[in-house]
Amino acid sequence: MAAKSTYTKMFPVSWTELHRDAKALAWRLADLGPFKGLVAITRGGLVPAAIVARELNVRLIDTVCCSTYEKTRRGGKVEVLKGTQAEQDSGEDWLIVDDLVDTGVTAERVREMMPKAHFATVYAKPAGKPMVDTFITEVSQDTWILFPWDQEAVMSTPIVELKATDRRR
Ligand SMILES: O=P(O)(O)OC[C@H]1O[C@H](OP(=O)(O)OP(=O)(O)O)[C@H](O)[C@@H]1O
Ligand SMILES: Nc1nc2[nH]cnc2c(=O)[nH]1
Ligand SMILES: [Mg+2]
Repeated sequence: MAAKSTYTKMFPVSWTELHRDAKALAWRLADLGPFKGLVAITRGGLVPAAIVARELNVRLIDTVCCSTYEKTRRGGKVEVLKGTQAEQDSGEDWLIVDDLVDTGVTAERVREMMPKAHFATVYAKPAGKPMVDTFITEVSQDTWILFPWDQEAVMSTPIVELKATDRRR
């Protein structure tokens, strides 16, 4: 069981950056295909999978629906809510796409279902890197990647007010 991960820094990703990085992943994968189909790991893999599928002209797309019990403590148990037809051939010639690999427990669970598939993520942390075949950007283990679908625009505090708060501390 992986230890509880503590995240000390944030890595916000905009829609534009996510699109750019997912296309970069598609460039890497284009040389490895052609793939029979693509399996997106829900929910984070859905948007990157849509971009990669379009760039690779893949139209057979399935999902593996995963739920990790513990939102904060990474490395917990991964429940598979729905499997995929790709398991029939152990994932041979199938491409698995997720947004990121952190501790690797999700990738490990899905790899058990499809050991012959090519596993690709847009982002990877050191602990999960060995579990994936292709990724684009590595971030440190203590960094939380904040995806555009998890962000909203809020008013920021003026610097003078931040300084006044610091002085009162
Ligand atoms: O390597 P791990 O420690 O397993 O972390 C990586 C997984 O965590 C996130 O999914 P999450 O479980 O948060 O669910 P979601 O994709 O539905 O948001 C992410 O989309 C990966 O699937
Ligand atoms: N959004 C997001 N989900 C995660 N699940 C595991 N690690 C992460 C992360 O860094 N960002
Ligand atoms: Mg996920």
